[in-house]
Amino acid sequence: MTAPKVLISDALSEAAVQIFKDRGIDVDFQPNLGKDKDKLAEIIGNYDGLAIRSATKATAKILEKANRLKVIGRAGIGVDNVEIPAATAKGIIVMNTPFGNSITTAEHAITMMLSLAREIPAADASTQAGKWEKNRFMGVEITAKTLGVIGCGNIGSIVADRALGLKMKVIAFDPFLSPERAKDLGVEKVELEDIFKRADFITLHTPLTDKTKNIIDAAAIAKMKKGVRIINCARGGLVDENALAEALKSGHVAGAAFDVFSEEPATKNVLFGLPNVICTPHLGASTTEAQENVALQVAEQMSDYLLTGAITNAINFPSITAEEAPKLKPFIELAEKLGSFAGQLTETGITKVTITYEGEVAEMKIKALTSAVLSGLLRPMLGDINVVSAPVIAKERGMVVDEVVRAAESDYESLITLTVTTEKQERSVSGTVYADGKPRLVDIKGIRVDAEFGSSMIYVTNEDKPGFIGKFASLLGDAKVNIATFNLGRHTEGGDAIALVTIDGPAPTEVLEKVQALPQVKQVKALTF
Ligand SMILES: NC(=O)C1=CN([C@@H]2O[C@H](COP(=O)(O)OP(=O)(O)OC[C@H]3O[C@@H](n4cnc5c(N)ncnc54)[C@H](O)[C@@H]3O)[C@@H](O)[C@H]2O)C=CC1
Ligand SMILES: O=C(O)C(=O)COP(=O)(O)O
Repeated sequence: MTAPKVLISDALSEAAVQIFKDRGIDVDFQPNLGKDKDKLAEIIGNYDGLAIRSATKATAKILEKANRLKVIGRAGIGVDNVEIPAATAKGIIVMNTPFGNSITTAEHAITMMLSLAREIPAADASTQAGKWEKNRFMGVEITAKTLGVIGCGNIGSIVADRALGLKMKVIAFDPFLSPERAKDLGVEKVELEDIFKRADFITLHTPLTDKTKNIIDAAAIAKMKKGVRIINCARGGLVDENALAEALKSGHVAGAAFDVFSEEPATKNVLFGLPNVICTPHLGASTTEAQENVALQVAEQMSDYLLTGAITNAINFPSITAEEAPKLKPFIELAEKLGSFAGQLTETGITKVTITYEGEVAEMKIKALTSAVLSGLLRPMLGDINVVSAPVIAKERGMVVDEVVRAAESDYESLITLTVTTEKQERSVSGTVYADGKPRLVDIKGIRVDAEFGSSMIYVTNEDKPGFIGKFASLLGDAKVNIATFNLGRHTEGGDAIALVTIDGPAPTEVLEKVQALPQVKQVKALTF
């Protein structure tokens, strides 16, 4: 196997380069490349992995060219610079490091809050300019003041904890914050309106979504206490900067400290130069400790995936540990092939898919296996589908996907049964993996078989009547089609039967037509795996 190749296109710590090298991965470290989207588009096709921070924009246009790319690793938290649907559609795993820089970012928010309270940057500039303006700067105490935290997840809760240590009263708005967690944190869970009405300082720690965009706008600011101070170390766009600028000018808002902006890099902004505004250039995660944490973590995660298939912290796929990955691999192959078998036989719209996992396989990562079944199933109909995109597409198409997990009831240690319901019929197919690691088909529509998946196969359903097998084999022989394996099965004597043969090379259409014309034959289909 040639070594996978990774491009680091942002200013990650050198620690990442070393990890990739130590793991036997070829690595190109070009810390400024991410800012040059044309250059990135030009070379992205050469890489299996892309490691980034926030400067690289992995847009659909760039990903279009990323034909080898298997994984994007974000050394940090926010993945809003990656077009996840485009990555998912191409089967690219997107992973982040959800905790590596949270303490550092929380500390930045607290630093911003204290700097605002005492106007440190302006006081510093004035003093160093030789002005000694002792009477110009009159700060506020934070002890006993109310801090409103909007978004109390990883970073918000660290901010809350530090603020409590500074003797503030902390109130938090987060629809996903449970009352128990709020109690453990020592914060009062409130509604957004209460934050606006009660807080002396407001700090934002949510992702930027349709719901959170402009969560602080002119109407929200109007409800706030006069003299409120606002801190944003989460994402630009959470606060309407124009509305805030007006409120700063009128004095309704006493100060704002921003690390993130609606447009970045922010070389100009309405907030710049206004009274008591403090700005930093997206430095929330910029400490040696955090950068080392996220670089090491992302490099390890990406290496694990590229070398072993283990998945950690993926935004668009379930996690698979390094221990699980090798055990899961043959079952992923089985799942995908069972899906493909059913998909190639299905000609009408699928309404429901039921996947039953029995025995040992039921203990494995079912979500990953289901994704594999769905990708195999949908690919014959929809083409460009992969394990990452399949569940999203199945959902978009309104398919009901049921997973059933149960103890072994059959002779097999592990059995996966896929039942596909269409508007016209229901079809089931089962498979297992033997000790040799190869996937096998063991049941088709209730008929027992024992067949490997060959790269080219012919599947026939027929009536169990004498004469069929001889004629079928002769038709193949006459057309110089070599049979590699031949599997037969039937329900009952004289009842429904199937033949599944693996042939060398593709199945010629004329042969398929002649087989279809045999009196016992109901359906013939060429299958490829
Ligand atoms: N300035 C910087 O350099 C950095 C910024 N960040 C940003 O900080 C933000 C928070 O990160 P984490 O705490 O790690 O994320 P998280 O996912 O742990 O927490 C986000 C919280 O926001 C809550 N939330 C979602 N929608 C909400 C809504 N409509 N109203 C109120 N709360 C809502 C969620 O329930 C969750 O608890 C992210 O936007 C991230 O990108 C993260 C690291 C560094
Ligand atoms: O981790 C995050 O979400 C951040 O915003 C940090 O961004 P950065 O890696 O410093 O460009």
